Amino acid sequence: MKVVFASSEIYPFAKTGGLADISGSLPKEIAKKGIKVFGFMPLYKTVDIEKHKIKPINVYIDVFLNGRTYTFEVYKLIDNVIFFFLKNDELFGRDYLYGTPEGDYPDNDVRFGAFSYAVMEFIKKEELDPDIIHVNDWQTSLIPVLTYYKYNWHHVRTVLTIHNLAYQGIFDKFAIERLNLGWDLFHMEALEFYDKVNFLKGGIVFSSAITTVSPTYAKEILKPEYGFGLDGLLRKYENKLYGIINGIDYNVWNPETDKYIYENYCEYTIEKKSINKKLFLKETNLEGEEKPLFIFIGRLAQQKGIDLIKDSIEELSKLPINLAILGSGDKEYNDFFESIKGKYENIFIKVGYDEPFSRKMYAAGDFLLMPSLFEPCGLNQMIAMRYATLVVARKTGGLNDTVVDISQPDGYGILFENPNKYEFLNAINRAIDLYNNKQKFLELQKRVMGFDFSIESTAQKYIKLYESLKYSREVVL
Ligand SMILES: Nc1ncnc2c1ncn2[C@@H]1O[C@H](COP(=O)(O)OP(=O)(O)O[C@H]2O[C@H](CO)[C@@H](O)[C@H](O)[C@H]2O)[C@@H](O)[C@H]1O
Repeated sequence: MKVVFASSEIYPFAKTGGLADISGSLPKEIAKKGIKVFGFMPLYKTVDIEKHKIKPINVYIDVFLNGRTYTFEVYKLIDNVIFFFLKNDELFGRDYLYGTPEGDYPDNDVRFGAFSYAVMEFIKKEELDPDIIHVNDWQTSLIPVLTYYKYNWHHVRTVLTIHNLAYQGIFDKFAIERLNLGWDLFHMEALEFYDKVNFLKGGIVFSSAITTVSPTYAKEILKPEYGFGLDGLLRKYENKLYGIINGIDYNVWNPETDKYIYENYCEYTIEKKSINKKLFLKETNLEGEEKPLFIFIGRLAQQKGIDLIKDSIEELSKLPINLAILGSGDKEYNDFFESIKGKYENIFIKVGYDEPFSRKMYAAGDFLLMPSLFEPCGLNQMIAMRYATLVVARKTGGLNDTVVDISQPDGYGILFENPNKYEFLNAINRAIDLYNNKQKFLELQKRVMGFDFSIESTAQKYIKLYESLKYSREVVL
């Protein structure tokens, strides 16, 4: 079987969030099972081609759209997956992937539309002849539309994975003309969305199967509260929608070998985790090793429940805890956290994106906070548990599928139901109580470290899905 896997970000080449992690680990894991996988990504200016040994292969792809020609130069990296990077500096030679902190690049439709066409043209030119084309989120959602409607490759099955329904790629209706799509696609059953063009909607309609990244989120997005205007459409296509939980790469996230943390440890040397805490507190000028250390790592976006943290900051500053926050994102939140930096003795804040530092936090923390309003899957909680950091999270999406509250038999985390300040602070107080029960806390730390949230079982499920689609069998996951 041959699979083309297209994504706008793939770890370690380019990353703004969890999409990159999965796009890095899933194709590799699928390839390990003997499937030929070709990965595709735009070659951004920020990709370090020297470091990753990405080389040009002297192949050029011309794409005609927006009234002109865009030429992509193809670069390649051979791993167990063959990665192709498509380079067009006018479109992708910019400082950011999707936009500046002030907002999205206005020509994102042309950027990712041209990339999608370039992937199709390359597949054709090089006769890759895939059985499956697997795309991710709105940026590559035009590919199933092109596969079915423009290129008429009806023998090729397409899979769209929705990592986050909040981002849909919505543009003015003349994107239809800019992208040579044809006005016959501009209707309610195809790309039209309130008189605009919606890329993700195109992917949902035209793909052979849709997956989202946890079973709970697959159910939630059928409801208006979580559907971002697409719940009706998703209900229509419910029979091709599957929830497959993400996993993490246990080689990338491993406290035993992680070279960025202060001191390596494993289940049997868990006491060394406290060295990480001690040195982290020292580095961040936080005091009180005996107090539980809560960490938050993530994009500063409404989705992540940042308002709960923001609105509770005074209360948090008075609790017998330390709190470390690392994140960057929407300007409003960046500005807020910058403005309170150093204001509270027990709260450390770093606004920015810093993977090595995030690793130190996972290793040092006692509890990870994830008060998300919605969470398609969430990787942080899996990483945290791998580093023996217990999770305090809102009961939603993938958090509901990976964390069991301590009030349940065999529970190992803390969940709260409603996203309000009262329930959030109550959850933190329950965590403090748990922390003070030293024996139970240690027992749970050891337990969560041993869990298997690896990408391997995720890959097995995707392979089953690919096979069912290829042989047009009923999908049983
Ligand atoms: N400032 C910072 N510095 C360093 N590292 C940072 C960071 N901010 C975030 N990260 C890292 O980025 C990743 C975040 O992954 P998530 O899956 O939790 O979130 P995201 O919302 O981006 O992904 C979306 O896609 C994924 C993948 O499907 C879903 O799990 C998720 O629910 C969905 O919202 C983690 O590896 C985290 O450590």
